[in-house]
Amino acid sequence: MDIQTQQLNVQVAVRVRPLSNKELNAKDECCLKNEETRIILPQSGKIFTFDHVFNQDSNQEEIFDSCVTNLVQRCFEGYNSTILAYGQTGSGKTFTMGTLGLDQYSDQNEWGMIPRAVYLLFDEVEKRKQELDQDIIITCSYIELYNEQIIDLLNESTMKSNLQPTIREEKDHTISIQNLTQISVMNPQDMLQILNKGGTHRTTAATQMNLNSSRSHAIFTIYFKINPESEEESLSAKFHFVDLAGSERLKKTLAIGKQMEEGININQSLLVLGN
Ligand SMILES: Nc1ncnc2c1ncn2[C@@H]1O[C@H](COP(=O)(O)OP(=O)(O)OP(=O)(O)O)[C@@H](O)[C@H]1O
Repeated sequence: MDIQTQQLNVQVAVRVRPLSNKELNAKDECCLKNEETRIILPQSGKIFTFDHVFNQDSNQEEIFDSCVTNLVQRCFEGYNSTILAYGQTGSGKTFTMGTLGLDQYSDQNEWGMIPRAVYLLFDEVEKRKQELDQDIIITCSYIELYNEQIIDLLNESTMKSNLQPTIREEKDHTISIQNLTQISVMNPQDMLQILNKGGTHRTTAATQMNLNSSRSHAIFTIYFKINPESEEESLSAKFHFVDLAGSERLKKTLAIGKQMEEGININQSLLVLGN
């Protein structure tokens, strides 16, 4: 069943990535089986059920079609959406989300959820402009949360200073980020260039578990404003794509010094999110 038909607020999809070359060379084997929406751990006999389970052979398009397409459509109806990629370091969160943009991938089949969502949403914008004469404004922002600090990945002048955006709770209890760069975008190519550029500023490092490990949580947000000038027909929505840093066992990543401090902050913030 897909997300729209179930109408549930939270859906959980699990993706099992293929074994890496390092794992294949070490003769590692996949330690779980999957059947439709269930993950089975043969050694312990434990079974877990999710809304979607994608095995090693799944591709980006399949995941996008099952989990993201409907959410993009719903933003045009004024619903906010968030996709969180959560998992152990090296499990494929950044790959699945496409947070690094397109520069990393020559093969279009490897495009992650963000580039696919961006193309779909601009197709819909064009359709609505022509067929419904709607006035639609699309903007985006890109931040990372690194060692408990927000860094605006779209503002090079503040990136290395202490003038970073701050989180504020408003009187109506909504949360806002002050001094955040929000760029107005007219087409998918420009938005993906912004994603590429922001992705290059993201903090990454090589660890024993992942040669290009994200050391921060990254949030790419697309803001929709439909007919902003109209009192009756105006709608707004946000789509957050959150690529969380991977949970890590310091014993396995062999992190020391700065990387150990990052690992502790990553694990602590994931624990708070889980709670
Ligand atoms: N489904 C997949 N198919 C092919 N390669 C994949 C897949 N998932 C991940 N990879 C590859 O595995 C490696 C690790 O993936 P990725 O960097 O996305 O992990 P991560 O979960 O974001 O890790 P971290 O939390 O350390 O940042 C990358 O080289 C990526 O290209």
